[in-house]
Amino acid sequence: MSTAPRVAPPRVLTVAGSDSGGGAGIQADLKTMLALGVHGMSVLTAVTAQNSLGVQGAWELPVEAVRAQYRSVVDDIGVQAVKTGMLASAELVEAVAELVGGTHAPVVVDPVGVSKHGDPLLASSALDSVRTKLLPVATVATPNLDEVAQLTGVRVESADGMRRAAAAVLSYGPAWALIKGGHLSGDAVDFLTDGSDELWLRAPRFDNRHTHGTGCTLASAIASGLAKGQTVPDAVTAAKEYVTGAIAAGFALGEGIGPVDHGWRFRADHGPGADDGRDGHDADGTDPA
Ligand SMILES: Nc1ncnc2c1ncn2[C@@H]1O[C@H](COP(=O)(O)OP(=O)(O)O)[C@@H](O)[C@H]1O
Ligand SMILES: Cc1ncc(COP(=O)(O)OP(=O)(O)O)c(N)n1
Repeated sequence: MSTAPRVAPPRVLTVAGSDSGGGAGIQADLKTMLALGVHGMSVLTAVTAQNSLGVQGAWELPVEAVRAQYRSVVDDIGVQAVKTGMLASAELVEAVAELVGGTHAPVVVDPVGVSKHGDPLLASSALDSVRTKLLPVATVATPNLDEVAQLTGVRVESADGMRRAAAAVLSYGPAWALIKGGHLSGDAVDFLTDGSDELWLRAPRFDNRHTHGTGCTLASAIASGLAKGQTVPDAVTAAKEYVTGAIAAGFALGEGIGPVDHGWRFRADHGPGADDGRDGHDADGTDPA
């Protein structure tokens, strides 16, 4: 039986580091893209030896290897959206900023600074390059509150400060800033603005310690929505819903912080708070340990 070739799904490229434990970085990005129905592609910037306990080692790739991967993918296959994550050094930040700045596709910049365990994923000497080279070419920048403080000096202790944080991030030139309130207490509240339109995104906070990879997952989900032609507010709204479900279904792995569940929508009984019957995960998202 002959079948006509399928029309290719939208293509999304992640430029990020590898997490050997599979919860964050390139691995989280590609899983998110699969779950959201786009074709995921990757440009590796660094390799980390990483697990549920932290980052045991990190090695950058040479700039020429990053450039070559990028050109291979973009020049032949093409991209409808790009997401950047761990970029490690000033040299890599500047090379990636130049590459994505010359590509006709929306760019989601997750300015990854430090892992959940406190391990540095970006040299402090690279902060200025993030501010002056990478943020100006971003369609959406998605800093968490630690990254906001590192990049802008603005410290946010409650949702009230998020508007001020967004203004400080926007001053470096991204079209939109999404300030993530995952590190606050209470509801998980994020704030999106382009300086005139504003959107508050609110979800219940799950009392689940297995949240490794939340930021990578959210940024990749936004890029996936943009590649499908959604507006920034629609893509961010859909991405927030996806990451919320993934956090609710996060599961224990290893001795430390387990990953969010990128495949939660594939489970028979999915949804925030649903009990899919796996060991080690309660219906209310609490850690039984
Ligand atoms: N425990 C939680 N329950 C629900 N949502 C959360 C929780 N922790 C983080 N989030 C959400 O996950 C997304 C990523 O945020 P955050 O964890 O702050 O990013 P990062 O991984 O970059 O530190 C945001 O939408 C945030 O509100
Ligand atoms: C290789 C790599 N890239 C990025 C991160 C940070 O990911 P994030 O989604 O912010 O998740 P946490 O580290 O906060 O759990 C990473 N750890 N490794």
